[in-house]
Amino acid sequence: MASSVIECTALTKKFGDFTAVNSLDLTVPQGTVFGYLGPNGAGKSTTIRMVMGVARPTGGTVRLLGADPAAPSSTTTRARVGYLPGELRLDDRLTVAQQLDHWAAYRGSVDPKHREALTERLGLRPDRAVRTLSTGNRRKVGLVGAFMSRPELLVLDEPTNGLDPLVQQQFLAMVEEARDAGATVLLSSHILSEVERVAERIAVLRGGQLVLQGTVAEIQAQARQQLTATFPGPPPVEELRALAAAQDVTADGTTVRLTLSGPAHPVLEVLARHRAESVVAPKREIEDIFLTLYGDNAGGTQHDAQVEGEQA
Ligand SMILES: Nc1ncnc2c1ncn2[C@@H]1O[C@H](COP(=O)(O)OP(=O)(O)OP(=O)(O)O)[C@@H](O)[C@H]1O
Repeated sequence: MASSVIECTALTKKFGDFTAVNSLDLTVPQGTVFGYLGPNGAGKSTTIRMVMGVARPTGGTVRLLGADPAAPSSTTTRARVGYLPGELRLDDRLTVAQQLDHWAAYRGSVDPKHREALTERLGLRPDRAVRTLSTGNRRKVGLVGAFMSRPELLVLDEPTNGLDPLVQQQFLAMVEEARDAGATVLLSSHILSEVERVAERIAVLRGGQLVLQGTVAEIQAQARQQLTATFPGPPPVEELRALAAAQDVTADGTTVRLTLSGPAHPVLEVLARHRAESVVAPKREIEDIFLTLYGDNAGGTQHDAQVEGEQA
């Protein structure tokens, strides 16, 4: 079994009476892209801050690369972990290149060619003053900073916040390349579609507690897929109803609708035999599962909801 790179056991963070993270058990296996999802205010950033040793748990334990992230000796992990905080602090007196130099000195080994390639790829000008950068460009500086040392672990808190769709695609490609090179990636987001393409495992946090955890394939298998087919004549309704894989079969004229449950081939065989003229099966929406899980007031505060509204 692959060893775990991040291991949280009964991890808890209270702010006064308020429990932001509630007895969290979370394991990020080596070499995985792990999507950490949840609505605004669910406790994702608080978890990540504890994982990185910048916030102290009030209960439970966290191990990062086998060590206590808050222990002084763990400074050696700096070189091994690329971290993009949710609230990135840049030094407004510096240029982009100087900011990256500063982080490189702190982190230790950095591959200058890789850093240059990343800067160019994300369309960042190294000579630009940090203080003149837009929110999205500031985020890009943080991304170059996290990736530039080719770390074995990337911890990225809402990395795509404020990035335009093209840059988001670049970012996802960067994650895929890091994964292909053997890195482990923890990626937080409140939007499933951002992480679905790259994440192999997903955990969903709500109100400080995990409500779902598994591989994307496992979660997709829980999602029910709709299928609509049209035929040259009356649809084979009874034949489809007899199949365990076809549920909720309804017909309207020459069109039949059903919900697929399990493997598609028995259903497709019937459709083909009856010479279906068209078959439409929209992408299996794991988003639906998420929206149900997020639900109303799913752990977000009113303040959080407003902030999200402003960003949208
Ligand atoms: N220092 C703090 N003092 C008091 N409450 C806090 C503090 N930090 C976080 N919280 C609260 O803990 C909860 C979880 O916050 P956190 O930032 O971890 O959520 P999140 O899932 O990362 O959300 P977002 O996507 O909005 O960043 C929120 O209700 C937040 O207001």
